[in-house]
Amino acid sequence: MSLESIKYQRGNLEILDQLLLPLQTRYIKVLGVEDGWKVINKMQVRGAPAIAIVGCLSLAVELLKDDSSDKKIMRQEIEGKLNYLVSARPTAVNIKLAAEELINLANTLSADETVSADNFKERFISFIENMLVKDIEDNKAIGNFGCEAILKSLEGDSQIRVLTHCNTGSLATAGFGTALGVIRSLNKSKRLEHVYCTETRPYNQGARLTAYELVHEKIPATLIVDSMVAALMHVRKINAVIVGADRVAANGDTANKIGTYQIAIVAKYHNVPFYVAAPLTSIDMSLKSGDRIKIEERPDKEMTHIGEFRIAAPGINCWNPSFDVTPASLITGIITEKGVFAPDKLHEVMNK
Ligand SMILES: CSC[C@H]1O[C@H](OP(=O)(O)O)[C@H](O)[C@@H]1O
Repeated sequence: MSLESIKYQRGNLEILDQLLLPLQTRYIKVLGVEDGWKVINKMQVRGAPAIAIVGCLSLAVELLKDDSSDKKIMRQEIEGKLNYLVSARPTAVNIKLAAEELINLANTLSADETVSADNFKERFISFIENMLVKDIEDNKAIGNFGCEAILKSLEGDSQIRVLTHCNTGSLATAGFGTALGVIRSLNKSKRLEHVYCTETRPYNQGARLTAYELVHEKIPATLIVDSMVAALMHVRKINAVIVGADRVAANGDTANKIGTYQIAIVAKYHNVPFYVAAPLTSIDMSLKSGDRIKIEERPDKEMTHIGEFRIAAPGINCWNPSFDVTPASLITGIITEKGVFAPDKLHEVMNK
């Protein structure tokens, strides 16, 4: 069982093919940005932070092989390749923000006459490599802040039960995870009684990936079908819902895996606190609210088939949005690496 979604040494990038999990563990070589675009678009690697990291590392691998000595040409090519990578999946903002940062860096290095072409490549590639390290550090901080906030909101030292949706763990990031990172931290605090994870139709990230991570780490967990959330909250005391995010708008509205919105509505009805766990790289302050977030629609086959096995009647129409938007009014707190914030206080964390 491998939980390492990304294997990288300078010049060599491999990703764990998550479409084959949990039954097969197979790594795929990524030789450049075309491979990077394909593995992201096919969801062989997925998860907002992992998409950004793999996309940028695929550029780093390609740039290392580029023996161009003209910085201006390198800068131009970098901008085109980053815009191409951003087009692989439109909803998660992390890769868009990373691309903007890298294009600014390329502009600065290109304009600085004291920087040679080799130095340009070295500094650019090192900047991308640091994304791997920083993502894991951020996730551990998210885990600690989230664990602290959830335990503080409970009386006494009772054990707690949480629910999560989709996959937000080591398989969606460079490691440790966001919402699943909070769950890992709660487990380490010895206060976690049980995790309920939804299967997360249509691509079953919960049943295939989150269940895989929880079983691997012997965290007590139960898999439920997406349509069981209301019934579960009716018969079991759930102390908190913790989900990830693909794009958080400036007002705290959050785009996340399809099904998140209805879980938030059910949680509100049952007075269950609803937390979004996300690094600052998932927050898009350029969007005033969630209704401006572009929602990716994916192929019908992801709904009509499981693998190659057809489960839906031939000829039926399908609607397959990969995400939905949960309004800030349904969100108790947004857990970031800088602390936990009410949705309407995000401007405070972005200026921290
Ligand atoms: C840690 S972000 C994970 C985020 O990404 C997932 O979407 P997908 O599997 O389509 O990449 C889902 O929305 C998760 O919350």
